[in-house]
Amino acid sequence: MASGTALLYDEEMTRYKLLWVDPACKIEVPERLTVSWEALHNAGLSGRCIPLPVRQATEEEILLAHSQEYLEAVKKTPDMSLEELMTFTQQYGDVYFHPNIYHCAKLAVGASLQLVDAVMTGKVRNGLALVRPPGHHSQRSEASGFCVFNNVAIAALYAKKHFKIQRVLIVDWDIHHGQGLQYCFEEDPQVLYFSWHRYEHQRFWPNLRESDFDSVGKGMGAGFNINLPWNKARLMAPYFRGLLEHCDQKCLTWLLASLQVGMDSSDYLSVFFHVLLPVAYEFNPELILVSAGFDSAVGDPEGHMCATPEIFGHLTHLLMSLAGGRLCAVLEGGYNLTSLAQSVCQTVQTLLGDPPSRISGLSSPCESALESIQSVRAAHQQYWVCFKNADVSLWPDPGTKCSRLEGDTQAEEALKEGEMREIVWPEPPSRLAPPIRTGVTLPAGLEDDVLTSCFRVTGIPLTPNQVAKELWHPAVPELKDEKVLQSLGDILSLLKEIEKKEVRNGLAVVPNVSLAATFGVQHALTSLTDRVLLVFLGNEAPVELQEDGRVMLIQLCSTEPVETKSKFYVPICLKKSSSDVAGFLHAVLSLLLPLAYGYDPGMILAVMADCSLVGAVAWAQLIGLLQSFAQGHTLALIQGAEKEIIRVTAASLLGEPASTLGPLGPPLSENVKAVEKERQRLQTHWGLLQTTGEDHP
Ligand SMILES: NCCCNCCCCCC(=O)CS
Ligand SMILES: [Zn+2]
Repeated sequence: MASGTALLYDEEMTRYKLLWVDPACKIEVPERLTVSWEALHNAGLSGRCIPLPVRQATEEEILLAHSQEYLEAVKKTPDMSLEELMTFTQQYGDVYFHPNIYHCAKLAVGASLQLVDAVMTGKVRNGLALVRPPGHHSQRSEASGFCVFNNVAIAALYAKKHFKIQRVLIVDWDIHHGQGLQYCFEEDPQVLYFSWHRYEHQRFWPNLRESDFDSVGKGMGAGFNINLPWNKARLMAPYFRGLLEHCDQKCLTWLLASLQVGMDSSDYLSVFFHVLLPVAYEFNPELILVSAGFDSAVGDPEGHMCATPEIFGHLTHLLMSLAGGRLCAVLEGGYNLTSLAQSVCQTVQTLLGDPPSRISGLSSPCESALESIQSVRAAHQQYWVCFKNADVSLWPDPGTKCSRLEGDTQAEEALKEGEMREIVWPEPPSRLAPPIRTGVTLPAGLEDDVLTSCFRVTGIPLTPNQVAKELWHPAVPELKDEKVLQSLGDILSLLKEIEKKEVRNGLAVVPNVSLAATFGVQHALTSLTDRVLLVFLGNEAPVELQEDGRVMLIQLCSTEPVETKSKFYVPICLKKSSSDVAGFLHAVLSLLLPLAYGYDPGMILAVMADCSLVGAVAWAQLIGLLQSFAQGHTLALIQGAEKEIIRVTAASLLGEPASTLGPLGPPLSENVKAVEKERQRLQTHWGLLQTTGEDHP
C-alpha cells in the first residue's frame, strides 16, 4: 500500500512578476509561493513530506491540452521586450506575461506531472504541487486569469494516456470557475469536473453564462461537469450609497459586517455532503486531482469568503476516502498571503495523515447556498442515481438575472477597501497527533499481521464492585464473566491512553459489545468529553439516552426502529443493507456526516454489533470518514472475531485509505425513503442536513 506525501516546489517559479501597472493582476505575486513554502517549513510539515524534483514539461505534454499555435506564440515571450510583452498580453484577459513566465509555466506543468507519476506508480500516496502560474483558466489557445498552461488539465490527460485510467475526478475548490477545465473535459465522460465558484448570477469574473449550474457537460460528457455557483453578493442598495458618504470607519465596519455575505464552512461542507461526495462515490474515480485554489478562504481579496483555513483540512480528508487515497493537489489561486499559507498547511497536514481539527460553530448553509445545491441536484438528477429520490423542484430556471440592484462601483470599492482592512480570523488550532496512532485490545489468539503495527493494550480486569461503580447498568449475569470483566478493563486502559494523548484511536474486540459500548460511553463522558457520538451497527441499541445531548446515538439497524422524537437518537433502518452499499453510503453522506459535523463530538464510538449489516469495505469507509471528528479519537468496538472486519478496521484506524466501494448501483428506494424521512425530521434541529431552499419544501 503506497504511503507518504509528496511536496513539489522550486523557487524558480517565484522568478517572474508583473512588470507594469495592472490592478487586475497585481495580486498574483511571487510571495504566494514563498510564504506557503516557508509556512510548511516552519510548521515542520515539509520535513515530513517526500520532496520530489520538478521538471519542465515537454512540448508534447503541453500539446495534450493546448494548440501548436498557442505554444509557438508563448515560446516567443522570453525574447520579447517590455513593450512587446505588454502588447502580447493585450490579446488575453486578466493575465500578464514576463520573460521568465514560459519557463515557470513549463515547471508548473512538469511539477504536476511528476506528482501524478509518483502517485500512480505508488511511490507516494498523495501530494501537493506548489506552483505558479496557476492553470485552471487557461484554454486550448488562450491564456486567462493569471494562467498560461492548464496544469491540471494536462495532468488528467497525461494520467489517462500513460496510466490507462478511465475515471479521473477533478475537484476545483478555487473561488473562480475553472472554465479552461470545463471546456477541456465537457464532452469527456472519463473526467468528472466539479467546481464551485463565485458567480452572483454572472456578475462575477469570468462572467460566463456557461459557469451556471445548468452546464452539465455535452454529448457523452453529459453529467460529468458539475458547476456549483455561489450567488449571494452584497446588495448595494442605493440608500447605502447615501449612508456611505457620512460613513466613518466604525460605521463602515458595521455595514460590512452586516453585508459580509461570503460563504462559510457550513456552505462548503453541505456541498460536499449533498452534491460532490454522492456523485464522487458513484463515479468511483481511480485518481483525484484537486485544483487547490485558496482564494476561497477567508480574507482573500478575490473571494471575500468566510471559511477559515482549517476547512481545507476537512475537505482534503473527505476526498482521501476516494480512489484508494490517490490524491494530487495542485495550487491554483489564493491571494491573501496569511490565509493562503495557513490553508496550504491545513491541506498538507491532512495529506500526511494528521487528524483534522474540530470545527465548532457550524450551523446551516445559507439560503443562497441551498438554492444552488437544490438547483445542481435537480440539473444532475437524470445523470446520477444518487439524486434519483432527491427532493428537487427545479429552482428558478437557470441564468435568471436576479432582480438585484446594480452595484455602485465607487461605494463597492470603498466597502472592499474597508473590508480588506477589517478581516481577521483566529489562527487554526494546532493539530498535534499522538505518538501512537492506534491502540488495540483483543482476546488472545487473534494475532494478525496488520495488528502488529498497533499498540497492544491490556488492562486490569474490573472487579464486580468496580463495575457497579463505573457502569450505571442493571446487574446482569455477564458482569460476573471474567472475559467481560477483562475486556472492560482493557477498554478502560485504552481510553486512558487516549485521554493521556498517548494514543489517537483504538480498536477493542469484545465478548459483549453492548456492555462494552455502554461502558465506553459512560467512561468517555466522565473523563474525556461532554459529547460522545455513538455509531451503532446492530439491532439492539445498548444505551438509554438522556435527552441532555451528551450522547448522540446513530443506529444502523435492519428491523423497524422505534418511533422517536429525539434529536439525539437517529435510527436508520436499512433493508438488505449489506448488499445495498449505495443505500448505506447515502445514509452516511446525507445523514451521518451532517449530523456528526453539527454535533461536533469529543469522542466517537463506532460499534459493530452485527457483522451482517454491512460489508467490510463499507465499514472501513465509515471508519475512515469518522476520523474527521474529535481530532481522530475513534474507539471501534467489534463483537466476535470476524478476522476480515478486524483487519480492515485496524488498517483504517492506522490511516490506510479504505479500498474503494466500486461502481454503485441505485440505492434501494425504500432505504432512501427511510433516510429522507429521518433527514426531514431532523433538519430543523441540524441545519447541515438541509438540501433545499425555504420556498421549496
Ligand atoms: N476585469 C475586471 C476585474 C476582474 N478580476 C479578474 C481577476 C482574475 C482572477 C484569476 C484568478 O484568481 C485565478 S485563480
Ligand atoms: Zn481563483
